[in-house]
Amino acid sequence: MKIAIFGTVGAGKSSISQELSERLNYEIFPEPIDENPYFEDYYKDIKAYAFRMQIFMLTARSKQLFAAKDLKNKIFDRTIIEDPIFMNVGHKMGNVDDMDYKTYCDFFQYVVSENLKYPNDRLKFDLVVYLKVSDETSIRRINERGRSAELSIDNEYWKILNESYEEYYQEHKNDFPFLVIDANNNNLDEKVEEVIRNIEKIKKEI
Ligand SMILES: Nc1ncnc2c1ncn2[C@@H]1O[C@H](COP(=O)(O)OP(=O)(O)OP(=O)(O)O)[C@@H](O)[C@H]1O
Repeated sequence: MKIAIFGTVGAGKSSISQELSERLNYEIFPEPIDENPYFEDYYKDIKAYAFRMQIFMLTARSKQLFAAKDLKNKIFDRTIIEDPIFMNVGHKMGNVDDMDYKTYCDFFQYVVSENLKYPNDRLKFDLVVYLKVSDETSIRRINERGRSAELSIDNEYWKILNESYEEYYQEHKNDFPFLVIDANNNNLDEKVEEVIRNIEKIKKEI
């Protein structure tokens, strides 16, 4: 079973991924944040670092998909399908110009996606759990967690990111097996149980 956890920053992906991994004994592939050399600089100057950050992210997530390819059961704490959402925010906010945005989108579509589809589709998930939160929840959790780089940026960024996540979902809801969860509540058990119920249902259908 290949599970993707999908959602904006502060949606609670890490906690739910961790808990699911423990309860189901599935291997977890976390967000590659600790080893990200662009993380701090990106938040200081998005215009200068957007492209480099995206190339790093696409590479890190492709590596994860490659490392996971022979594992039967796995959980991805965010996946490569979400990275273009960040580039889209950069473009919307004027941090990425039209030409760079087009180059990135073409690269993603014709190089990244195409190569991940063959010989067997690494972009195929059994379940994509969309942890949907309000702007208020996302921003509150980012503030509570207090990662200094993230605190340096205007709240407008988090609002546009959340809006872009929802736009992505509306556009692609028939392309992936989405399960949408209201992740505003802090009851982890409730959310995890809802995901597990769905996993059990899918297992029966396979
Ligand atoms: N493609 C990307 N472009 C720019 N920034 C990215 C990208 N992918 C991840 N990030 C950044 O990496 C950081 C880690 O992501 P995030 O905080 O969502 O992970 P998390 O802590 O696991 O999430 P959650 O709060 O849902 O558990 C965030 O600051 C996020 O904005």
